[in-house]
Amino acid sequence: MSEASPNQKRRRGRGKRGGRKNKKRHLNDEATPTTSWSALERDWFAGSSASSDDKIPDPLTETDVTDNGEGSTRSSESMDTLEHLRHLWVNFCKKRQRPGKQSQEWQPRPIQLQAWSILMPPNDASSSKRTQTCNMIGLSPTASGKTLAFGAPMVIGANLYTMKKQPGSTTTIIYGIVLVPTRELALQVAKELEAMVSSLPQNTKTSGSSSIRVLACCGGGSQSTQDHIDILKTKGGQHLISATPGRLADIMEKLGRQQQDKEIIIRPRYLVMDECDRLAGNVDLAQQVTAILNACMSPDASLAFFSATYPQKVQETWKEWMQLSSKRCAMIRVDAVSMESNNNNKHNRKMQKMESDNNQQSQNDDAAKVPAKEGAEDKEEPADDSQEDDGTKKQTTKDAVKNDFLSRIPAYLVQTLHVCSEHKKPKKLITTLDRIRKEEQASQYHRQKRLGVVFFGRIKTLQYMSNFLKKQPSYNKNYACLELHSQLPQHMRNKNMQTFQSGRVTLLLATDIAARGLHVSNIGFVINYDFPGNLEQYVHRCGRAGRDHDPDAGRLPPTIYSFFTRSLAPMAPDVVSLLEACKAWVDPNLLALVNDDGKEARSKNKPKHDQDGGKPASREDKAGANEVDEEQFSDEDAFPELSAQKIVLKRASNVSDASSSSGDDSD
Ligand SMILES: Nc1ncnc2c1ncn2[C@@H]1O[C@H](COP(=O)(O)OP(=O)(O)OP(=O)(O)O)[C@@H](O)[C@H]1O
Repeated sequence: MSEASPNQKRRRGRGKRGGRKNKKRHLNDEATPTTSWSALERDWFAGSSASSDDKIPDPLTETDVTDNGEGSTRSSESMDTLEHLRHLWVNFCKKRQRPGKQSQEWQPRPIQLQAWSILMPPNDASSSKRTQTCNMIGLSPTASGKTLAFGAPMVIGANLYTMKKQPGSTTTIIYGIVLVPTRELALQVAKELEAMVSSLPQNTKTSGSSSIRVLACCGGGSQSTQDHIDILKTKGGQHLISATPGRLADIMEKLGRQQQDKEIIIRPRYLVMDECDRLAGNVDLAQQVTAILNACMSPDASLAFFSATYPQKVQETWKEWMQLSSKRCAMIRVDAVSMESNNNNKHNRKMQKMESDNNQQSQNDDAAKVPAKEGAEDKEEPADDSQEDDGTKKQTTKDAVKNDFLSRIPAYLVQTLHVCSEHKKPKKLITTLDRIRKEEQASQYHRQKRLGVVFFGRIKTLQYMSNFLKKQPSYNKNYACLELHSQLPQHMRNKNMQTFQSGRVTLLLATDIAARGLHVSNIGFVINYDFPGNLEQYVHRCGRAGRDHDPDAGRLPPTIYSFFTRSLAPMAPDVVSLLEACKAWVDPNLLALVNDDGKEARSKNKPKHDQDGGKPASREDKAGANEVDEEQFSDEDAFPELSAQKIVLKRASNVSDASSSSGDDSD
């Protein structure tokens, strides 16, 4: 364990003063031979909880933890709770175990140990007060198991609560709520919660898990708000809800108007916000979350915020939300990237200018996409980070980077970023895809094509490139793709996701709707066709690849390909810092952009004519013509069909350039 931070020391000291005993219950190793319970025994509940008379600290009090999961913040345990967790863990592991894999590989992850120690319901089975004493903020890398971290306490809490309930009661109680920014994620989290519910012990005093129900509540599908209310009413029991904020706010509003006989009680013990920086960073979503919290916050409820990133800009909103609860809050941070920043004034000036430009642009975009009040249920995050309502597009000043939390990008991901001119991106996409497929063919471990996601900033560009790929002679063989963005009807979004997950089509062209939370196990590569507007989004996009990567399987490493254009030069220093922090290869042309706005790059490479012939079609093209061409592939020799696309390529450039004010994803 690394040396304890001052906050940690303070917290430990406080716990001792609180006078709680630091008891440990030993788990039955024999019953669980294949899981690392020793780690649980060592770390779990090893800390001290705050005494009830402790002053409520600043909600953002920090506890740093290292990879071994130490630094727990509370001591409390119960045979019931542990027993439940043991069952859930073993059964859940069994379900998720891939053939040929040893169950020993499933060890509780640091964020799970921490979340369980903080959020698990207290232990005394006879206690009528089954409330946990702490809120938490859990920051941990992508694919680090955050869903199980917040899901297990919620599911176990609901089961323990069920055991105490009067038999025969038909009232529906909403026991836990998970809010997420997209519909796809709401459906996925609901599935995970269902898997956890079905992993609970079945031989408890009551009917075990049978009366805990999980419901995904989001718009766009065949179920209306009233349908969701009817499902809740007719089923009864404890409900765990995974929802987009818009739909849940609508349900609550409607219930408030309809309900006379209290058939449905919304008094959640757990209010979890997954991808919480996204929920807080978008004005519409944040308003809906605030409304939900105000409506159903109770002294019993625990708040839990989770994400892989935590930008400064959302801190105030998080604080406000946390302050709705009287409980203290622990912030758990696992594996942050530390980025050295070497400020220079010129860079800062450029950043300030860029931000003010972006704010202006963002306000313009907002004006075009203010959603109608009606149908608010369907609102989700905007697909393009650059369209955020808070004017945070490309908000990457050095100071922000220094204070933001970015979780480590998993080391097994190879990051390949090339500086590239805008008008060459279509061609570069083709060459990159061809290269990926060639590498797969050459590898003995890839009998099937790997799945890949190509991210776009704008729906128009996405659609344009989808058509562009369709026009390629070898479309079916090499470039067959699906689309995922907010202008597609939900049934198409679901269908495309299913087809992609099944591997029938291996390429998904997506906006940032697919950037967060989605777990598709065999995504082998991500291509940032449009580099995201900020590093948080980059971290989340990267996290879609290689989520169940097995380093010993001999397969190609999951790889992130990013096309970085000259117009993003003000972001370059931060991107270099991030790549260096990840020990990734840094394109010399990117360094040149950092060092002297690309002058160095220009001098090294004699100015050349636009390779597509003729004059550059736009200002961007002009810059690109002078810029080092990153392409190490000899595109036109290798892919003669591209020569025929010259005019199309220029139009593609125009689409990317001109689309900033139209065709935005207003979901
Ligand atoms: N302790 C564990 N050991 C191994 N795999 C785990 C463990 N816990 C969860 N997993 C698996 O890891 C995968 C990723 O988990 P999950 O989707 O919860 O990640 P996440 O941290 O929420 O990622 P993101 O930030 O991208 O949303 C899932 O398939 C999950 O079943």
